[in-house]
Amino acid sequence: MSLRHLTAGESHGAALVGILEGMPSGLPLDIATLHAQAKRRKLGFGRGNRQTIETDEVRILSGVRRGVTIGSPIALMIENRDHVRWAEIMRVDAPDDDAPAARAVHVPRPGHADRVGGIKYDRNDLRDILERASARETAMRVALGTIARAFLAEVGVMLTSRVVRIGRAVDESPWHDVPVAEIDASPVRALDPVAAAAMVQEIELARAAGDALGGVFEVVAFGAPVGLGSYAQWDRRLEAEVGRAFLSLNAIKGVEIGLGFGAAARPGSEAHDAYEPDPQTRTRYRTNRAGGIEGGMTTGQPIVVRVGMKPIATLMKPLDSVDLRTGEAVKAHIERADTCAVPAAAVIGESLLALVLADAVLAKFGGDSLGEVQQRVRAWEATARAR
Ligand SMILES: Cc1cc2nc3c(=O)[nH]c(=O)nc-3n(C[C@H](O)[C@H](O)[C@H](O)COP(=O)(O)O)c2cc1C
Ligand SMILES: C=C(O[C@@H]1CC(C(=O)O)=C[C@@H](OP(=O)(O)O)[C@H]1O)C(=O)O
Repeated sequence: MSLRHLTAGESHGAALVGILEGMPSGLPLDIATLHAQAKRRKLGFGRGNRQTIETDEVRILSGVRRGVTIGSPIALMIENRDHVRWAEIMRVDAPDDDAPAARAVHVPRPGHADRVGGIKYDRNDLRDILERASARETAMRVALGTIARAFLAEVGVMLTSRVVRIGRAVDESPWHDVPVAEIDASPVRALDPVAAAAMVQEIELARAAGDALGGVFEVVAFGAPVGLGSYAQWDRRLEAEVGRAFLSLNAIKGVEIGLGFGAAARPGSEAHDAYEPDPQTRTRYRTNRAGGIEGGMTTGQPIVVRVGMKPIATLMKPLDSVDLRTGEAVKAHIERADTCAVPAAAVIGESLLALVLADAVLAKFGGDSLGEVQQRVRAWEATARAR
C-alpha cells in the first residue's frame, strides 16, 4: 500500500483524528478545501439533529507547511462540538465513585454493532461499542479523502456522486453534464427533480412511521489513467480495493462496478464493451458496461461504482430486542438518529474512492513530490496512447 490512513475517535468523544501517510510533497492544500467537502457530507434530507450541532471544522496538525504538503505524515483533527454535553459520560479519567455512567445502553439495536460488539469486547455498557461503530468517524475519512482528491485533481482525475434510489423512489436518469453544485443543491443528490421529490416523500413517510430507509448511490471517477491496478495477483486487482473501501463504510451491504449484477442477467454480446479503431489511441470503447475496470485494471473510461446502503439501524418505533441485564424481551434502545443518510453516504463514497485511486496512482507511478508524479503520469499517458 502506497498511501495509508488511520482514524481514531468516538462519536461523542473530544475529537476525531486521522493520519494520512504517503502523500507526496508539493500538493497545495488549504483549510477551505477541507471545509468545502466536510460541508457536503452534512447535506441531505433525512439526517438527524446532530448535523446542526457539528461544524466539522478540520485542523491540520502536521504534514502541511505554508499551504503545501511537505511529504511527512498529515495529521488532522475534528473536534466534536457535541462533546461538551457528553464530557462527563465520555470522560477519559476514572470517576471518583463507581456509579454507572449516565445514558448507559443495555438493549442492543438490531442492525447496529451493539450486540456483537458487547460480546466481543466484553462490555456491559453498549455505549462503549456504539460510540466507535457510529458513522461519525466518516467525517474524518472525508477529510482524509479530500487530500487524496486534491492530489487526484492534479493528475486529471475528478469525482462525483448521485443517489439513484431511496426506499421505493428511483432515479435512473442517465448521467448528463450536471454541475456538482446542482447535485449538491438537490435535497437528496438526485439528478431528476421529480424523482428527488418522490425520495423526499419516502423519507417523510418513513420518519412519520418511526421507520428508516436505505438506498443506492453511484460514485463516478473521471480521468483515471489507463492501467491502474493489475490482474497479476489477487490483491492487486483494483475492483477488489474498490469493493473493500465501500464495504468498509457503515451500513453498506453491496457494491457493483459497471453493470454489476446486471451483467449476470445479460448474454455476453450485451454485457461487454466492444472496441473500435481510433486514430489517436488505436482502440476505443463503444460503451462502458464494465464501469471503467477490466481485468483488475482501469480502462481509461469513467469508473462507475453503485453502492447499496441498508436502512438506518436506530428506529423511533423500535424492533424487538432483549435487556441484557435482565434477559427480558423489550423494545430496542432509542438514540437520536438519522432517518436516511444515503445522500451523505454518496459524498463519503467520493472520498473513499479518492483514497483508493490516489493509492493506485502512487503504486503505479511512485514519486515523492507532486511534480515527479505528474511528470511520470504525463509520460505514461503518451506511452499508453502509442499502444
Ligand atoms: C452517514 C451515515 C449516517 C448514519 N447514521 C446512523 C444513525 O443516525 N443511526 C444509526 O443507527 N445508524 C446510522 N448509520 C448506520 C450505522 O452506522 C451502521 O448501521 C452501524 O455502524 C452497523 O454497521 P453495519 O450496518 O455496516 O453492519 C449511519 C451510516 C452512515 C454511513
Ligand atoms: C454524527 C454523525 O452521524 C451519526 C451516525 C450514527 C451512527 O450510529 O452511525 C448515529 C447518529 O449519532 P448521534 O446519536 O450523535 O446523532 C448520527 O448523527 C455524523 O455523520 O456526523
